[in-house]
Amino acid sequence: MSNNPADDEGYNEYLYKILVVGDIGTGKTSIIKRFVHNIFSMHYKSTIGVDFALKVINWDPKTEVRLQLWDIAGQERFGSMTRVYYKEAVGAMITFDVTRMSTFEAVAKWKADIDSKVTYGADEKPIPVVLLANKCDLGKDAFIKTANDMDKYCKDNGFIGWFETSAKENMNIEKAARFLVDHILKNDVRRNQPIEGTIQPGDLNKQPQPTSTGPSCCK
Ligand SMILES: Nc1nc2c(ncn2[C@@H]2O[C@H](COP(=O)(O)OP(=O)(O)OP(=O)(O)O)[C@@H](O)[C@H]2O)c(=O)[nH]1
Repeated sequence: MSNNPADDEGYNEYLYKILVVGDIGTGKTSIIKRFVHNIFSMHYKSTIGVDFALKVINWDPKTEVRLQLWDIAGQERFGSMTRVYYKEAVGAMITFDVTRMSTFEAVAKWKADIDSKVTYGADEKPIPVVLLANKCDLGKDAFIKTANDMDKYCKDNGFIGWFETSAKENMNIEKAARFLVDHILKNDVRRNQPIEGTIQPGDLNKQPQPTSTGPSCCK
């Protein structure tokens, strides 16, 4: 008898490609490093092109979720590579820096970029996207939106929810990621008809349009 849970009948592994995008210096790499390795550094080294990280989540005793996180450089929106990087993604996080309003204004452009370049399922639904208001440890004085404004913004712009996060203080990152994964799993039609092995992101379908905003923030 094997000690490997993957040998159990009914045990499933899911591999999901998740994009992490947003303007330069908004904290994408820091969020991923906090989530995957539980580390943080103030040292800023801009990502060139794309970087990758893998996070394995034991979702429940019968389910392992492997997140392949694609850390895409903030400057890439001005390049032509995003279409290639976005291919087969099933979810995304868009980050902005609460101390720089211009990075919030850029969120709509990132969302439009994703929506125009990646869909899934036969009916080409948009992939679910969660919005991260990062660096909330620095105070939100510069950020004039209220929680109600943000809820409305998410609803109007097709985000499944938003979270105030801090990579520095380890605030809400895991919660936001789990919220996104929960959404992906619930809409993965194969989940309730388990098959052996890994489900490829391109296999997903029946993803409903995001209609409601999720739990928001770290108040
Ligand atoms: N105070 C604070 N600083 C943060 C936080 N997250 C990131 N930073 C800092 O912000 C700077 C930029 O962070 P990165 O994670 O490199 O940002 P990025 O979005 O990956 O940047 P690009 O790769 O250039 O697009 C670094 O100096 C980080 O230490 C946070 O939650 N709070």
